[in-house]
Amino acid sequence: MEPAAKPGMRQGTLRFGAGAPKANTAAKRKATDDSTDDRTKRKRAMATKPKPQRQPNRFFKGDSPVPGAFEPANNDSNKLRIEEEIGDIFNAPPNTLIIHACNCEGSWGAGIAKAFADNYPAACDKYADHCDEHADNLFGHALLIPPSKEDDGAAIHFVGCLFTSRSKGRKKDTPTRILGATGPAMRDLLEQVREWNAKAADDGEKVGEVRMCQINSGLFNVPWKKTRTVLEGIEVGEDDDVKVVKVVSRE
Ligand SMILES: Nc1ncnc2c1ncn2[C@@H]1O[C@H](COP(=O)(O)OP(=O)(O)OC[C@H]2O[C@H](OP(=O)(O)O)[C@H](O)[C@@H]2O)[C@@H](O)[C@H]1O
Repeated sequence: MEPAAKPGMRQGTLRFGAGAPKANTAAKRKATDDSTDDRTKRKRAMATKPKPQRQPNRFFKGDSPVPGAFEPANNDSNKLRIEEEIGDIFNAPPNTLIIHACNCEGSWGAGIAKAFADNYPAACDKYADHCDEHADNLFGHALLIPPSKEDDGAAIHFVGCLFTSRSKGRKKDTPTRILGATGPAMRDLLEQVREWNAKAADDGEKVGEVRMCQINSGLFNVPWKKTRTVLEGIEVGEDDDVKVVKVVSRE
């Protein structure tokens, strides 16, 4: 008599392994077998086909993944392009615009903001004064701070402040609100760059290269990928001087 089926096993299910009947493979093999001639022809064709070139791995630098390398490049020419690289964001040519995310309270007290305060003390004062004056109207806006003679000891750099959160620390805005403010703030900064460059007496006074850290991704606690997606959605037109932003991260 057939043993009772185990729970979960359907009646009549064939079990493979010990005791299971063997499939008639000889018949199958005969049906699918190629002639020796066909196999030889195929082998010859494969041997003459050029092998694809091995591409260098753009996802890793040494043992570390390159930030953002897994995301597809933004090839839409009407949108802002983000290029990621590793290095020292402050070691930049004269007239580089260096952008970071700020609170609206006038404090550059921690994270990369602290490094901005150390490198560009005059810019830090301008940012704090601007916050004092316009505190309630900064969220989702930006401030372009031109190079200052007092900061020239460091380098002739513009500083771009994106007001992506009203407050900081535990009172910082939610990631959704921060992301919501990031697009308009960046758009506002691009506008300010355009106006500045239009008024500049000569090319030596214009904004040159544009750099940014992985804004919002540290103390503001927003995953970089989400901010990058917002930035890559920003439309840029003929009038815009800035079409590419280099995002520079530390090793
Ligand atoms: N020295 C350095 N060199 C290069 N890259 C550095 C660096 N230090 C950190 N980074 C990276 O720079 C990215 C942004 O990370 P952050 O935490 O700085 O900024 P966030 O945009 O999330 O938040 C803004 C609020 O943080 C501040 O501090 P306070 O609120 O003022 O106290 C502000 O004022 C705002 O309020 C992350 O990829 C960090 O790895």
